[in-house]
Amino acid sequence: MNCWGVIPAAGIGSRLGAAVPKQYLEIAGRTLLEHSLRALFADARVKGVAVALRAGDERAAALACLQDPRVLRVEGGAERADSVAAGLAALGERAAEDDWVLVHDAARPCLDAKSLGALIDAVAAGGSGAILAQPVSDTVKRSDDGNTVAATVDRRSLWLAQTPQLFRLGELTRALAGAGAVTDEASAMEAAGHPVGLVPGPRTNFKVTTADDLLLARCLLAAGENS
Ligand SMILES: Nc1ccn([C@@H]2O[C@H](COP(=O)(O)OP(=O)(O)OP(=O)(O)O)[C@@H](O)[C@H]2O)c(=O)n1
Ligand SMILES: C[C@](O)(CO)[C@H](O)COP(=O)(O)O
Repeated sequence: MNCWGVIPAAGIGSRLGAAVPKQYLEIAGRTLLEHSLRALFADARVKGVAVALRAGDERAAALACLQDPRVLRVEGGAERADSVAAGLAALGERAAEDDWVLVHDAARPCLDAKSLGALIDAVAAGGSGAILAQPVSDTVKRSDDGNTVAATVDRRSLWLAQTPQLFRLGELTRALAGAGAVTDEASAMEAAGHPVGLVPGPRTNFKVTTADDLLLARCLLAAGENS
């Protein structure tokens, strides 16, 4: 099963607050963006990746990894979903409507080949789209005021969505077009009535959102633990 990829990399990393957008922060000699791109290409079934970048982003021009002929650079949008939609549109020039597309955050640099392979294998076997997700293992509390516990939530049915999220190009394009504001591709596919499979992803496939996450990513990537 051949796959394509879309990497939304047009954010500004405001919650991390670094001097540059977080996808350009370097760990072990590579940017987070390059780590995420290499993670997708680690599976030979990934034939090409569209990377959505901020308009006028001059940092990207300096990245050798984006010169790879398998990489398409496209202008991202105001929201993550807009950037994903732009990446899907760019892939339309190379990919067929029924081809499979992995959408993977540039901010998830620790994706390991085993987890990516498990996701692709599961979709190849099952025929419907799926996402990597982490089953919740901590006790979950709900708070209505941000200071006190309002309730304890039954965690047995809760999963933390990760990326990659793997869906057919045409179906995902149409689902996103009709979805409004969504924070992940699966939400759009669910709203469009498509089944979304869950493939367990490791805690190490976390998103680098805050400074704490960056510290953890440095520990993992510097130690070469994400292969
Ligand atoms: N308009 C946007 C916003 C986000 N992203 C990308 O979507 C991924 C996940 O989003 P997030 O972690 O929220 O990144 P930022 O939006 O950069 O972070 P923040 O919300 O803290 O500003 C990141 O790789 C980010 O670059 C994007 O391509 N286009
Ligand atoms: C797509 C995602 O990484 C799945 O958990 C998450 O929804 C991205 O959220 P963000 O606020 O755009 O980082």
